[in-house]
Amino acid sequence: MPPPRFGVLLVNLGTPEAPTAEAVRRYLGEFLWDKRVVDAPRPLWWLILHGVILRLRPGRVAKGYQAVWTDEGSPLLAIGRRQQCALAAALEHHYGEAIPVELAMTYGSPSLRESGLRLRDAGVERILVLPLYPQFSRSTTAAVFDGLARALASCPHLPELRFVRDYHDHPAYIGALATSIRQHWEANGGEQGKLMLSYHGIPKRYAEQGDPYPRHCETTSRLVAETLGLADDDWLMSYQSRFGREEWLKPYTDETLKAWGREGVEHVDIISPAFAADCLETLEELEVENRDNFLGAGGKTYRYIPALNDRAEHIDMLVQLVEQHAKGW
Ligand SMILES: C=CC1=C(C)c2cc3[nH]c(cc4nc(cc5[nH]c(cc1n2)c(C)c5CCC(=O)O)C(CCC(=O)O)=C4C)c(C)c3C=C
Ligand SMILES: [Fe+2]
Ligand SMILES: [Fe+2]
Repeated sequence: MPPPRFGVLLVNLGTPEAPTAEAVRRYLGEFLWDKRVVDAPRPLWWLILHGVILRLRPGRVAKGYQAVWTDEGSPLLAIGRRQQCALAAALEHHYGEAIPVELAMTYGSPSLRESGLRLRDAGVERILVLPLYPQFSRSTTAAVFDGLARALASCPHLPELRFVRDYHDHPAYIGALATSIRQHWEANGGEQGKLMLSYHGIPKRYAEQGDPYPRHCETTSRLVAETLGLADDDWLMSYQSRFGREEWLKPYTDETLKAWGREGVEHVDIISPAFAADCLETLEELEVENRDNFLGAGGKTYRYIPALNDRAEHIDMLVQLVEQHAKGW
């Protein structure tokens, strides 16, 4: 058998192994210690992380995970596995030969090292690394790059590597988002009220230091709105999932929804384009918490539009990305 011409490493953030305080503590301990995520001076951050955050947060966050946990485990991992299988099947169809696809998590399991070794064992010598983050951020995409370098640090030889930095304006990504929104409208009684595009936030300081994330989010939003033919007043982009005390990118999703409820906005459809897969931040924070924020402030209907997950248009977009970045292999 000739070796595969290349392999694909899909990467997402990572998730706890169980919806328990102990597993969440292990997960947050690894994730929040990464300098790409929190850049506070190490000795001070160690004291805050271990002295306060990892004592108080895991119990509360574990309850959120319990509410969204599935028979197949954490949604982020379960959906990631479906994306992996669907992409492998679509690539085999596209290339007429098997292209190995592995899924890795920057934090926790399956690790970058473990999944990288699986590709090596399948005979792969060229790897296309595809972080499932449409918009670049140092806190996510660059963290994959660093994690990969660490995972390969002790290898005597390296595979040939290519790295997808972002796909925030890829026509197939924009098209997949627009199709998903249109189908949601068709299935739920049509377009009503406002469309909110809510992105995971980052500290404002990171953007001031050069992180292009907000620019990427703005471009994605504008292209989706143009594709759908929305007027300026029909939609808004905002940022969710704040962590810590410093200022994050604005406008904040929760505050905006409360203000809209008070100001008489009746209907909101909400989508989170930065998440390639539904996870705690969408299924709990958007589906539950922010629904309460809007309806509690006077809003009437609030509809969450799922992430692209393993929708056919999403898998087709990933095939196009792979095809484009693996040219010549
Ligand atoms: C400083 C802290 C954080 C930054 C910066 C950050 C950026 C960021 N995160 C995602 C995607 C995900 N984040 C998820 C959970 C999550 N994020 C943070 C903190 C920061 N994120 C925390 C502490 C948590 C865990 C939950 C909690 O304690 O509140 C997840 C979900 C994981 C899951 O298991 O479901 C994802 C996905 C992006 C895209 C991003 C910047 C662009
Ligand atoms: Fe996050
Ligand atoms: Fe959250």
